[in-house]
Amino acid sequence: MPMLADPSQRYRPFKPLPFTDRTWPNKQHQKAPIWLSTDLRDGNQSLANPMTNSQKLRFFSHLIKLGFKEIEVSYPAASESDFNFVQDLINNGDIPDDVWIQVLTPARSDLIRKTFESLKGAKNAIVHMYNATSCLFREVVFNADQEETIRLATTHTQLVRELAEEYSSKYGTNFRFEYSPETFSQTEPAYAVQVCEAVKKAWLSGSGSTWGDGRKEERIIFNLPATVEVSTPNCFADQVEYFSTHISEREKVIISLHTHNDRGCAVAASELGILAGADRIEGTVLGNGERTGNVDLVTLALNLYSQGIPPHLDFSDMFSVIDTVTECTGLPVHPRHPYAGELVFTAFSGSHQDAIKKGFEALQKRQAAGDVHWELPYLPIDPADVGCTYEAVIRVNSQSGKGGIAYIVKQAQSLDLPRRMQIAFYKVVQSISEATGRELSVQDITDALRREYHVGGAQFDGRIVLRSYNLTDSITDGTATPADTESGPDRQRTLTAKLLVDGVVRHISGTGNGPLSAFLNALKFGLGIDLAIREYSEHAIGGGSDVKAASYVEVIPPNADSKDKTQGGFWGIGVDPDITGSGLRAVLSAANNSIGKSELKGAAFEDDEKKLNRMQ
Ligand SMILES: CC(=O)SCCNC(=O)CCNC(=O)[C@H](O)C(C)(C)COP(=O)(O)OP(=O)(O)OC[C@H]1O[C@@H](n2cnc3c(N)ncnc32)[C@H](O)[C@@H]1OP(=O)(O)O
Ligand SMILES: CC(C)C(=O)C(=O)O
Ligand SMILES: [Mg+2]
Repeated sequence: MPMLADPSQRYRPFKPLPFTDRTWPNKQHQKAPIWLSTDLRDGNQSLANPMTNSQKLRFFSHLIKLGFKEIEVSYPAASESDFNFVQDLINNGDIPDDVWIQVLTPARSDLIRKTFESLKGAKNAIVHMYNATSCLFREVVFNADQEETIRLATTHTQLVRELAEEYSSKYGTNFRFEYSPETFSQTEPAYAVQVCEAVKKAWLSGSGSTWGDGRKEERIIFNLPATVEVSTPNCFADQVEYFSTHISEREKVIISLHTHNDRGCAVAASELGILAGADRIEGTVLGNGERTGNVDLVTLALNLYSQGIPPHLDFSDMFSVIDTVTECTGLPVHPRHPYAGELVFTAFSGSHQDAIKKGFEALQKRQAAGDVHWELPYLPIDPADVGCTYEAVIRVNSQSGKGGIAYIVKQAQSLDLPRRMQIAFYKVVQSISEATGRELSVQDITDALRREYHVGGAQFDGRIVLRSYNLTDSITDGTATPADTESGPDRQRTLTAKLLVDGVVRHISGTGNGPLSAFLNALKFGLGIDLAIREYSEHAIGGGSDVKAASYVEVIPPNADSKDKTQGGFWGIGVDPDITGSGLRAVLSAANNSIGKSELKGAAFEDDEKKLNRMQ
């Protein structure tokens, strides 16, 4: 082969059809097409290790479960096992009455006869015959001119017709006919129409039957393959619209598309092809097939779904789809595969996570107000619609931000951290993530939160633990009665708390105008821990009799500037069935973080439990 300075010059550009009357660009999808799965034929023929009979049966049953009504089950003339699979399906009663099986045959009489034999006893069958029509195939593969290629198609169509009539009267089978001008997208468009006109005429000229009279279930199917994808999807759409507007008796014809993904545009080509007039789509579930695959029906169907159009295929349990496809084909699913990949609903990066978290909060409010529509940053569909849990949505590594981490904490523990506390905890998680150099699991983050804020069990306790407390009211000036001061400025609260401090029981006591200030005073005078509250918030967790309170507090040393929030304080979390208890626990959690390893004030108020504890 002569060498060229620029090897790309060895390729010729695709010549678009000079078609100016196109209408497809102004159209929108209105309804789902008729779907045909060719997983068991085109998908199977492309596998290094074709499926076994039991794998095919498993796949077939799954296709039925997903809602397919037309399934290409085999190329029966290829081998005994392909032939037997069709017979087994029929004889074992595996085909529901409303499902049409389809079988492929080339335009060769011996193979057509064999194909019909495989259909003995079927209730509904589509016989699919193909021959390539492009100039390259005519010249290189068949050594046939245009006329001879048409003759190949029509004589074998007549044979299919004769056999269909014979088998129909012998076995009561309902037959339909599909013809594919293989390599359609590389065939001269006017010639492709000419071939199909001749095939239609041959099919409709059969003896005495009313087949093809326009009833939906009997219309001839012209399947237009992009056997090899050679153009941009708009050029393919033009070819489809040209065919759809030039074939005669359009009402007697179903136009089907069969796209391959050589340029990575099979989904786009099929979508535009539907706008251009196609009624039916052939493809495979998750896109297995020759070379780069057939068009992926999961993507096509869920693209429609995301536009509010019911696809009439049920992908609500995507995990079972993935299991079936991977176990039957032996091929993995790419983690970024649209709708099905392990990572497609997952955000690692901080700004995506932040937007998703805010999106969920906004969505909840809209839903509460009765708005059913899904609209959420970065997530085109609700992951739950394909059986994914929200746990997969946000995952944490060193690219993550506070929003994502706060989302996980909220999902896993129902704790809605205040914004500045999110920033503080983000730093904790970030340092773990950088130190380990790996993604952090929900468990990692939950444990980090428990360790950092001493919540969630004895193993996470800090140096000081609240055992019990008692709160009493008192009045400062002695003139008011308790009833006058229930919420007045004169009201004083005295708190006595029983604590475990470094394993030793202590009682401390303090007074303030509320439980938290009383507790802070008790900590100051009892243990020498002198702190002031800079930020406090709380919310309920759960409802009914199980409701709990969660409190968040930031404490600072008393001499710190309480307004200068750039000076980080110490955060704490408290969870308790009682709102006062959760506040006290939050203060203690923050106090634990503030003391580090420093020495605490003397052993005032020790009681007998001290001795007991020391003895243990
Ligand atoms: C685009 C597609 O996916 S088409 C489907 C392709 N799938 C398969 O091929 C899988 C199953 N195929 C097979 O098992 C085998 O090819 C068989 C059993 C069908 C035929 O095997 P063989 O008889 O050994 O022939 P082989 O596969 O070499 O076929 C090539 C012959 O068929 C002819 N041929 C190819 N396609 C067609 C067609 N659609 N219609 C008529 N003849 C055809 C070729 O011109 C060639 O003829 P020649 O021998 O006179 O040169
Ligand atoms: C047999 C035909 C429809 C085919 O698989 C193709 O052209 O890709
Ligand atoms: Mg194909």
